[in-house]
Amino acid sequence: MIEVEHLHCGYPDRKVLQDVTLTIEPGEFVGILGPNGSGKTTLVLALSGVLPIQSGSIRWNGRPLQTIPHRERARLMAVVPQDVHVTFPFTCREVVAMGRYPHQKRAGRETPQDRDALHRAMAWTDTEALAERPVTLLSGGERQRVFVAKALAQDTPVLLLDEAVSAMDVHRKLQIFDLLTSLQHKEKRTIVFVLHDINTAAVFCRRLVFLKAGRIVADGPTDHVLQPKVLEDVYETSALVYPVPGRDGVRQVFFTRPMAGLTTDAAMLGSCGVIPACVQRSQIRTVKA
Ligand SMILES: Nc1ncnc2c1ncn2[C@@H]1O[C@H](COP(=O)(O)OP(=O)(O)OP(=O)(O)O)[C@@H](O)[C@H]1O
Repeated sequence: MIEVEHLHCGYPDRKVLQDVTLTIEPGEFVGILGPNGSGKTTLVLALSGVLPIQSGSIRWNGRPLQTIPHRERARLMAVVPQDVHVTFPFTCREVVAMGRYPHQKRAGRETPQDRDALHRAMAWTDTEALAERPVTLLSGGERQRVFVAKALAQDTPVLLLDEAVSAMDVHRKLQIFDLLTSLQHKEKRTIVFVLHDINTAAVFCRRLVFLKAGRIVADGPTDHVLQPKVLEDVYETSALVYPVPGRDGVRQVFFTRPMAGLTTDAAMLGSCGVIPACVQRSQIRTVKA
């Protein structure tokens, strides 16, 4: 369990997170969302112990995070960062193998267990064909797959992913989310995923946490939190939320901009011919023109 209490955290010249309190239970799949600069990456850095806490606390299974040695932390949680800069042309296999370092007595000395974890992670992410290629020469989406594989090779109960699939095409993105969902269900892994793609979060994350200006402004089960009022407060943009037929409890979101002379989002979207057939007239909210 991860318990964050009254956390204040940021950078020497900038306070970012303010009074953040949240508890993440084992086996949860949580989406962290919010506008640019709202503090999502800062929260990931704080949860992983990279960024010092200014005040408040973060506990992992009851232990203050700062008291857990680095190697032990790396066996508890794997992080896929937002920006992955690699300048040395390691092969993809070597990059994925780095995920095993926290488990090795001497870094780089592989055991059969390491090799199993590595092969499994590369098979799960469909990165075997990339194994001998230099990571510096991959496309953005391919590189992200390799770094997801590295995190999976780390074989941790908790995965923190920060915009980890942002460069992937829709097929690859859904493969990774299906994989994470399966790990959540079968192995009770905890997944904390920072993303901007609300509609993907709406399908896969059972809980959503919205940050705005460093504070949590909404936190709860996806079907409770995914409301036009919440989205409009967070993103300052009109929002339509509609249920997906045949997918119990799953909703999708349209963000819209009112146009001159039109009084409803329905009129605007209708005029563009983009209202999906599944949106019922009664579900469309009137907004100010
Ligand atoms: N190293 C740093 N030093 C000073 N300020 C920083 C640093 N890194 C980030 N910030 C600032 O902290 C705030 C929060 O940044 P953060 O990266 O957590 O936002 P975010 O919600 O992840 O944004 P995005 O959606 O754009 O990735 C921003 O105002 C950002 O400019």
